[in-house]
Amino acid sequence: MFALGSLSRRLKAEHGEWSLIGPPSGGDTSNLLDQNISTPYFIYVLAFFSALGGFLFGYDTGVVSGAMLPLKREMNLNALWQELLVSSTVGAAALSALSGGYLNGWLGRRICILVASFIFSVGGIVLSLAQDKVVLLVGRVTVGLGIGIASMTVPVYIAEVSPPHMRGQLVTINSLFITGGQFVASVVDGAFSYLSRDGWRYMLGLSIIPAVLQFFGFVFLPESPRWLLQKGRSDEAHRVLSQIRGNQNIDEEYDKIKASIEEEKEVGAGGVVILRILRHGPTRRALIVGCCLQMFQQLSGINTVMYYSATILQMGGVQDDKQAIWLAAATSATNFVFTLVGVWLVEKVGRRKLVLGSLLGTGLSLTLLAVSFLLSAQNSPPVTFHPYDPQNSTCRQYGSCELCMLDPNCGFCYRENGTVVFETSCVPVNLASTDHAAWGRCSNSTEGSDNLIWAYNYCPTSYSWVVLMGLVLYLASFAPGMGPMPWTVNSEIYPLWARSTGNACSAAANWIFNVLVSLTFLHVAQFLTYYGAFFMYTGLVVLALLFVFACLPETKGLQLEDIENLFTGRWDQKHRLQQSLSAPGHYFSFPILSIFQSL
Ligand SMILES: O[C@H]1[C@H](O)[C@@H](O)[C@H](O)[C@@H](O)[C@H]1O
Repeated sequence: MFALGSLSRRLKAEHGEWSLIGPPSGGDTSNLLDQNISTPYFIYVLAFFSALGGFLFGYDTGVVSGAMLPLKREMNLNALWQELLVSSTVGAAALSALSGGYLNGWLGRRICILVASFIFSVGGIVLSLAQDKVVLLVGRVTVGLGIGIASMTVPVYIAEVSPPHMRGQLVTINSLFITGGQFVASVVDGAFSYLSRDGWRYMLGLSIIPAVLQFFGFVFLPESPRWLLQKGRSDEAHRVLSQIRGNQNIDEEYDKIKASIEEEKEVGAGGVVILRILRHGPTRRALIVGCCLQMFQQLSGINTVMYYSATILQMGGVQDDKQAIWLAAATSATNFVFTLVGVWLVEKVGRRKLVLGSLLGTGLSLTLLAVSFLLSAQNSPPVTFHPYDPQNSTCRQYGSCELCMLDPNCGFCYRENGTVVFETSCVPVNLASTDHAAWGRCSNSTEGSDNLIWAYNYCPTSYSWVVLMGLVLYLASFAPGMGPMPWTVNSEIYPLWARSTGNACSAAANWIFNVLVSLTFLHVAQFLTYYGAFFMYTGLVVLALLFVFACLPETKGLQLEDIENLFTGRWDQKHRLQQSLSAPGHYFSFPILSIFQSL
């Protein structure tokens, strides 16, 4: 308490208050948004320690792909165990995000963040000390439980402590920490991949450091004043609000929160919260918007790009394992850098335009990826060499690399001279390790010897640069908008009584679709081919675009207590005018909304 309290006091004494340059455009014009609003540094301290939860979310989901390479070798993991170690975390996150809603309302945001960082630390210790795969699985499920709680609590906490004019930016910083965590994880993976033994212990265990840091930080940080007020702890709420707003007058903000809690008691009291949300029109519509945004975020294919970037790049012609790890690091660096653009833009252009622009770019770059895969498929090298197949496998029947590569039991074995591919065959993969063929010349060759190459899950192609360009464009479009905005918008659109449950449901939707998309990607690719899969994602992005265009209101600059009104029909002329001026294309202007409003 003393350490952070005195830190914030010292910062204030040394630097005075931090002033925004100019007023935020549009939105509520109450005093809360007046020009020259000053922001005490303490809010940054709060945002930083909270967003460590986002960092851990990103680190623990990102680190596993690189850790899997040494783990596979040292623990002799078959495909099922690899799959289990990757998806158990995401599955556990879905479950704990759901239960996190109840914990959030009952114990408060602060205690939930403390619980999450404690769980992260325990998970990190278990993983770094694991002696067998079952313990590894326990560790992965443990960190998943932490991720789920953190993913739904942190944005809510940041939104509730932030002043309205910079709430979007501060919540988006949490998403920046997610992609930052993924980037750091990929660099750590790259660095420790050179160790001949136990590299994975460092990769998986290093998350203990931010987890412990967050835990001790939150021992000293305050609870959300909105949650305190809801629990009737008014004095404490008043004290915390004035502490986090520095020397500003908080009376208006405090009274508004209090009044809205009183008002909410009518709709928000009694019975199971999710049923009350569903029965009450405005919260039901907010929940639909929140869950669909999270669903569409995952259906845009971000995690196929993140998890399979190495494979996608291999398809684009990159063959070396280490090179693939570092290129995957470059992918997550791109995701991180472009999330920064989102942090910068969110309070300038608002959430709605950012999401629409992002979806447009994402759709175009997915089309580019699909077309480059289509071109690679059409120019796929034919099979020219047919060795005797002792297993009489299905691989014999394929006439081109494309068809051979799409069968998970087969791989493409060939010689290369410069850009010329020759003596090509399609042979069964070694079931114990996909790095080799089951028999024949590609079964024991070291990579590249005799110009002999074993391509599993990809084909040699001369369209690598188009694939690479598609990938970079995809991330540059996705990362500023569709990456962070679903988290940001969800932290804002529910009234206090529905906030924990609303965020729990939408975060769970995110995790469930995350598992679904990443587990099905290879099967979808097998069924529809790679270009088919990317055309399918393009179609889903078009649906997302229509949905967002019709249903997502602009929340920029409004106080949390005012946002529920965006989902009711009760919106007086003045606010309507302000909204349509500040956010042309606001959903009230569209006829399609009348359908949505009757939902
Ligand atoms: O917002 C995040 C971010 O975009 C990550 O890169 C992605 O892996 C997550 O699934 C998503 O929720």
